[in-house]
Amino acid sequence: MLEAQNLEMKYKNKLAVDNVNLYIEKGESVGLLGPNGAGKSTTISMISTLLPPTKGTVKYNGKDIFDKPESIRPFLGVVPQEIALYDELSALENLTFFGKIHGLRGQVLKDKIQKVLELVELTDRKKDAVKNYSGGMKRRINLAVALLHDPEILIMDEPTVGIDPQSRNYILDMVKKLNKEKKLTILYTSHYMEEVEKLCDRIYIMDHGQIVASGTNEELKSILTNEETIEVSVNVHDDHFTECLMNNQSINQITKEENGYRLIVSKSEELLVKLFEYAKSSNIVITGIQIKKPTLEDVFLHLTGKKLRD
Ligand SMILES: Nc1ncnc2c1ncn2[C@@H]1O[C@H](COP(=O)(O)OP(=O)(O)OP(=O)(O)O)[C@@H](O)[C@H]1O
Repeated sequence: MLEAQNLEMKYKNKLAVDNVNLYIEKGESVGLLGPNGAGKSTTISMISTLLPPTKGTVKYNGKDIFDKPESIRPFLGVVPQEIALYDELSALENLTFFGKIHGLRGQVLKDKIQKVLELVELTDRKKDAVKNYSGGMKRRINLAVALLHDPEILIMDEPTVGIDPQSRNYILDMVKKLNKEKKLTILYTSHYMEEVEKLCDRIYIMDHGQIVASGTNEELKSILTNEETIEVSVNVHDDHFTECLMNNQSINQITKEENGYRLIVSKSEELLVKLFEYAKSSNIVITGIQIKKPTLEDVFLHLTGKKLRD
């Protein structure tokens, strides 16, 4: 349905997007995951026809989207990262305004507005000025605007940034429902691992402008099949203990946590014994050890050497 090939965006000397290849099939829910500055928004802007790439192509159903962008836009529903609403106007007035931009008029426009307001469950607040809405409600209207013209694909740029967990779950559930029940194709951008894990059939992991891995949740985790995560709690952080960890060949990643260390290790029978030996020689006490299955966060750490929220 949508395919980006060798996509590149260069701002002066900064390569914000570097040879990105991705595709989205009809009905799929695809996640684009990466830390701040990874190049997600820039990629989304190119895919949404808003920013011509410095290299590469984006095709929608086989057609280059930059040949006639205006003929592609009706199929795309774009939810920008910044809330794009008129604060002084009501939800109804905002939706009427944006509906007209899409060429909707009269009863058709009224029906569509009613439909999207019901979908985001804000019908009873439709006459209130947007400035009186909570952050979560504004995000829901932002989403309603993108759905007004019945797009084939919904492209969302971090739609849950800055809202409370309850509103966040509400939006996630709504997007999941749109995908599963209404078969709407989704491209969802986030730096929250849990969101893409919950929502997406397939995930692209992006860092420094490049796609560093892609696949289903399970496929990505299988990158770490020979590894496991060990969380070691200690009574106190200690330089000698850290040094011992760093010198152990079976330990591939070390992250200092509040109460200890999170280790990604090659599976090894002897390692646990070693950890207690290191603690003894460092005069510290291991207060807890937990061995965990790898998470998507661990995959990211493994691939990029840093935590997703850094
Ligand atoms: N208009 C611009 N001019 C110059 N550099 C830019 C511009 N827009 C983005 N960048 C840079 O390109 C890189 C990628 O930015 P982008 O906004 O696409 O990342 P992102 O993954 O969406 O991050 P965020 O979640 O913070 O928006 C960053 O280093 C950013 O500073």
